Amino acid sequence: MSTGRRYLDEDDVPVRARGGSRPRTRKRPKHEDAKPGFVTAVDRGRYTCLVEDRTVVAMKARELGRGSITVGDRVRLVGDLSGRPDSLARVVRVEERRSVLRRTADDTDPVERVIVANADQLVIVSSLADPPPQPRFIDRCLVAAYDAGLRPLLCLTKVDLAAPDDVLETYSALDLPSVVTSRDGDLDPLREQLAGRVSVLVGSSGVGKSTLVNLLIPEAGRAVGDVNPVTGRGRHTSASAVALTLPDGWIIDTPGVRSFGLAHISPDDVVAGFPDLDEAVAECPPGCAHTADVPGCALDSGTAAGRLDADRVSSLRRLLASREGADDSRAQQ
Ligand SMILES: Nc1nc2c(ncn2[C@@H]2O[C@H](COP(=O)(O)OP(=O)(O)OP(=O)(O)O)[C@@H](O)[C@H]2O)c(=O)[nH]1
Ligand SMILES: [Zn+2]
Repeated sequence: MSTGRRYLDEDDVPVRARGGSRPRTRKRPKHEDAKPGFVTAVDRGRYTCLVEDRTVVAMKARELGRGSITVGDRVRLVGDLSGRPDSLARVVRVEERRSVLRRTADDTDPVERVIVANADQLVIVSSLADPPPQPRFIDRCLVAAYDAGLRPLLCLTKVDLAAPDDVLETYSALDLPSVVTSRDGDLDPLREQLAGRVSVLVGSSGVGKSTLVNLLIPEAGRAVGDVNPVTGRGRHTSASAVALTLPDGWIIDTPGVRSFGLAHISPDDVVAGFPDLDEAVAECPPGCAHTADVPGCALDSGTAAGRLDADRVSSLRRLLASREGADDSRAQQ
């Protein structure tokens, strides 16, 4: 994705001097007074930003062009920064992003969407029961996390309903940080993992993500169950991400994001999301696609020799196959 436009500063745009007989270009005065802000929500061209301790709504300065501004962006703002109702500030600059979490709508859709900027961590929320654990969903999220350079954290919920041992065993070779939670249990281990980080939460429906967010940030009032009693609307009417402040750090909830299409991720980077298999494929014939029908693929010999976990190999192969459009598994498994 081209990033050139994103960092365009309003100040960089030459304008014609008014009046005088010889029009020439000059630079506008620098927005030296532009204040730093953090984008917490985006809704139809309006950017909600935290500026100092005020919530300020802003529009994008026209000179920024079509470059995107997304939740998690660090920006500079000018104009009315009072945060009063109906006031509107202007975003005049978007700072360079430390990380970009993207997705494609499904595995064969090449259109990328940036979901969140500047996140440090992807919290993969999966329940131990009701609904049962979804290793394929977890694997898919791991690929997205490694690709975006985010630290993955596996958060296994509803431990009151089932033990985590099997799921943890599956990932034991990965050095994957994990926490186990229940709505009535101690959330301090999770809080410790969130401290000082910008964490994106992702999970499929019903795993207890909203319940967690509400326990961590009671003021957030994320809807649990079918219909929000305040608005009367169903859940997930908004697909956009929103940043919620922790005592030390941020949680970015992504209600509309059920999973990640991987069309923008190369097969090699998909394999890199499986660190326990990554080494084995070095033995593959050149250009190996690592799918089940490729003769000589080291995933087969490794599995046969008992060096590789057959479930992990089949999970990787399903992801690779779905990228090719070879089966109908979609982003939302
Ligand atoms: N037994 C048990 N049930 C839980 C726990 N956490 C959440 N639940 C229940 O699981 C259901 C789904 O919880 P939500 O928090 O709405 O799940 P969600 O992941 O936000 O789901 P969506 O709203 O569809 O995104 C609700 O009925 C919760 O009461 C838990 O730790 N233990
Ligand atoms: Zn191979």
